[in-house]
Amino acid sequence: MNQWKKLYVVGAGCFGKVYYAVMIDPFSSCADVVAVKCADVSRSSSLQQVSTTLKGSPHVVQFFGSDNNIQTYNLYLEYASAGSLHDLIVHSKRGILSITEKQVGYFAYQLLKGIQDIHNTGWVHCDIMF
Ligand SMILES: Nc1ncnc2c1ncn2[C@@H]1O[C@H](COP(=O)(O)OP(=O)(O)OP(=O)(O)O)[C@@H](O)[C@H]1O
Repeated sequence: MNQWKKLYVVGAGCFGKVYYAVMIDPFSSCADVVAVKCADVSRSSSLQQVSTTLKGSPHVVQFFGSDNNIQTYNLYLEYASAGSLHDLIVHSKRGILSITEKQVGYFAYQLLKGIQDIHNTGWVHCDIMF
């Protein structure tokens, strides 16, 4: 996994920064793209466990693997190029793209299925408050 090159930060969450990264392959004209979620190793145990548990869920971004050095745990994920559902709605309101109410409903349903897949593994998503 160490042939991936982090190019720029796409966001940050409670574990740390998320980078847009490409694999530099001199024998290919295509560039593979991933999101690399980086966490401090000392705070990454839950991230390490949940990422492997969710591998293969069709409703959660795909998990390609991980590596770490002494300080940083790197999680390699499918890059969601269109952003979040919130981004799509904001862009639609500003006329940058067009998204219908039916499409919003479809994406919201997929999100709920993803949360259900997480909960079926025995984990609760930390953004959900009771
Ligand atoms: N797979 C991805 N593809 C594209 N952008 C992503 C991806 N994962 C995260 N991001 C971007 O990085 C930001 C931070 O993501 P991150 O998962 O670290 O935080 P979070 O969603 O608040 O979750 P956490 O609860 O782990 O902090 C997101 O809001 C999004 O903009």
